[in-house]
Amino acid sequence: MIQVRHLTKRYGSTRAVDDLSFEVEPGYVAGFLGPNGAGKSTTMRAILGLDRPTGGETLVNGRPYAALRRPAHEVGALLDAAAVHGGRTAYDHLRVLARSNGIPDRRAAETLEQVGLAGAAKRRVGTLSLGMRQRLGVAAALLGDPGVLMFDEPVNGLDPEGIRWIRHLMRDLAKEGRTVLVSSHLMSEMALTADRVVVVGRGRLILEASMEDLREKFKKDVLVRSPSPGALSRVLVEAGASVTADHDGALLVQGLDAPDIAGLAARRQIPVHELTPRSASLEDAYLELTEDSVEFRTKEGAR
Ligand SMILES: Nc1ncnc2c1ncn2[C@@H]1O[C@H](COP(=O)(O)OP(=O)(O)OP(=O)(O)O)[C@@H](O)[C@H]1O
Repeated sequence: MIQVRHLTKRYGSTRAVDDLSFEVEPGYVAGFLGPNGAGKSTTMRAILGLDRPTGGETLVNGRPYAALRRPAHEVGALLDAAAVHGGRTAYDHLRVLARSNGIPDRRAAETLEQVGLAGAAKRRVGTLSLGMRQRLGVAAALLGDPGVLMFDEPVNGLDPEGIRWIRHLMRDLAKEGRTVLVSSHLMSEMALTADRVVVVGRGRLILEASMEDLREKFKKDVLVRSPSPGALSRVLVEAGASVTADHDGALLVQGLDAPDIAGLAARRQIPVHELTPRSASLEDAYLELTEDSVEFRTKEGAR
């Protein structure tokens, strides 16, 4: 299990992570989603004890990374696969890692096999393609057979076959009861892999939800234009809808369909100029979540 509690990390005046809290439990794939620079890598580095937090804490199986007795057996991670260079062979690279972590040599061969690189065991790491290095990075993460796994943008550099492979691998690891956290800046990728998502923007938590709830939440809305948006918004919220103001003043209504909205507006004699049912893709939902949208409900000060 991974716990991030009020994590803050500042680099000079940059708040890379800002009071971020979330948990990932075993048994499902958790997508860690956010635009570039949202603080995903920084959070993962903190979980791995590679970055010292400015505030808050991160725990793996209930302990800070530094307090884990056999860290490679508890948590494995693929961070920046492109950064792995060198003249060692793929097999030697893993064997050296295994030895320095008290892991038997046989795991080097086993994990190479597991990631489909057995045929490249004798090739020097520097000669491997980015996709192969990505696989080697996954093998390194799996060496100690850890219960917690983190992958930072794992599909980068992989061809379609590789992408399918890594999706299956993550799902299989979760099915085996492991804790799996995988970062991406693409909702389309997470839609195919993750069971839950933790969405961050500018270092802060935007939303933590199951994929199913996210789909439900963003299933549909109705775009409504009215010269009296405040009055209409109040009526719709009273009727149980959730109402958001669009950037150009239109109301985006969820929880009521277009005929209901038209009926309510007519009964209160509120003019309506446009009524357009819309279905949002998950990608749209994600973009909407991560832009600075203002929620606008009557209680909270609609005009
Ligand atoms: N070592 C560092 N020194 C200074 N600033 C940093 C450092 N590492 C990260 N940052 C800054 O912290 C912020 C968060 O970066 P981070 O890499 O964690 O985001 P990310 O969500 O992983 O994005 P990406 O998908 O682009 O990797 C960015 O503004 C980044 O420039």
